[in-house]
Amino acid sequence: MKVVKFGGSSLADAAQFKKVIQIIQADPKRQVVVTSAPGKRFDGDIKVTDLLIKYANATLAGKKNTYAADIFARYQEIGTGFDVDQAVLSDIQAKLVALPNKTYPNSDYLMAAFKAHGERLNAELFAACLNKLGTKARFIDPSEAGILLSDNPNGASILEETYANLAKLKFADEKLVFPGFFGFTKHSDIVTFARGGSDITGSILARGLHASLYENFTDVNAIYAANPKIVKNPIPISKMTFREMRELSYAGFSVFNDEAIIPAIQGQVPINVKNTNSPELPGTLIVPEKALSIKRPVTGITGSNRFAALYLHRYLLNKEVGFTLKILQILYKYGVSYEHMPSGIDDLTIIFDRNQLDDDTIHKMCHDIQITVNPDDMEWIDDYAIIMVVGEGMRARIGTIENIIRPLADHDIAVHMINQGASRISIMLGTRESDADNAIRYIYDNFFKTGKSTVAQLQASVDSPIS
Ligand SMILES: Nc1ncnc2c1ncn2[C@@H]1O[C@H](COP(=O)(O)OP(=O)(O)O)[C@@H](O)[C@H]1O
Ligand SMILES: N[C@@H](CC(=O)OP(=O)(O)O)C(=O)O
Repeated sequence: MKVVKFGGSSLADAAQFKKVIQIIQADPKRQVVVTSAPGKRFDGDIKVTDLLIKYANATLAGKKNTYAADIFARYQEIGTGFDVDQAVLSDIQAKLVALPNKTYPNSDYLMAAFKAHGERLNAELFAACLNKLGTKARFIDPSEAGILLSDNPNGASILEETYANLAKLKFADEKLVFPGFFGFTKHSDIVTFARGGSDITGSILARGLHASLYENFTDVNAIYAANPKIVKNPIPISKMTFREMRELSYAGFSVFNDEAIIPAIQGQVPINVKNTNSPELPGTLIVPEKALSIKRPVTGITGSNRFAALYLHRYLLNKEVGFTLKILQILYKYGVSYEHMPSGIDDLTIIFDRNQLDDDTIHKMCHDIQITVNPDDMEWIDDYAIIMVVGEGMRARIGTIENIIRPLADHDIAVHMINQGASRISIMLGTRESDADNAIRYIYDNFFKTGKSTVAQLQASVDSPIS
């Protein structure tokens, strides 16, 4: 049995729905389907999830608005394309209109419940369309399946008992259609994963239902060695390891959510990223480490601007017992987690995910650190990007770092931080945000376009799975 997830781009309108239904009908093993909310149909279009966020914000501000009608129009266009029963569309409309009238524990839960309806209504509609075209399908509500999440309304994580609940789910001769992105707390409130979280639902189901494969359909032919929006015509990656994908998605390969890899690893379910618009292509296969022996030094290069850093300098910092502890206690007090903390003898840089910090928290946290540890120098750096160069092959190779740094030096790109060794399969660099895209291009060119290696050679340097 395969779990098949379709992203918002694959379900954006009736024409995309038709392609998805053909894909499901082409393989009887595609039994469990996960849907996202309708995504962008063209450049400049608005995803239904973003419309729902506007709808929630307008509701919270007590403003009259037409978002329910705008959102319903998206579902109506799809439903009409399949001639689904009017009752199905009326139900979708009624649920959208009713959202502001429900009670929620607080505004964060209201936001989560609004957002979740993008996937919930799309899954209901998708099941109706499948039935209309003669494929028996059933919508499964996450509460019915026992998908239990933590009490963090817009960034929830899975509770382990979900897997025991999923094991009890009965399969008949029908497709099960699950909405991605959300689940329920133990108090029966709707909560969502972080953005892009429908990938996580697919991965949880693949683990919990013991799928042989998790197919993740999107709008690109493969995962490429660099983001195609940054590097022109990057080479596709035919196979990669779970660990490589985890590191690459963490720092910018948005094609697959970085948390989504974890249930697949725990269940050892391979993932196949494929294109809804060209399903005959093999896509990218993501497999356990033991199943792949990689000879190429670098598999992918990525970067992200979502970071910020706090630089601290104090002489003899290395000798002071408890220096880092005092700082961590301050972070704890403000509920802030850090991403990385490279240090030298007198220097420490703490790198944060900028999305979790507002200006007021930064100000208070820095003030507390200033008076508690009294550094000789301290600087908050908002203009901070992280570049990650990832490859299982770099474990066994000397000189990879030189091939990363040299092209940057040749093009006068300053490197603020290098972190090598903490992970054996990646090297992390800190740069200015404005340098990040060029840094990725120069490093990519140095590894993949040297003239020494053709695309065919690079592809051939990946062994076939050995188990
Ligand atoms: N290395 C990469 N390879 C392929 N796509 C990438 C990569 N890095 C970023 N992307 C982007 O990820 C997008 C697909 O992810 P997403 O928009 O979330 O799709 P979906 O709507 O199917 O979930 C691609 O269109 C591409 O722009
Ligand atoms: N619809 C949600 C969740 C999601 O995963 O979407 P997509 O599969 O289109 O990336 C979002 O936009 O964040």
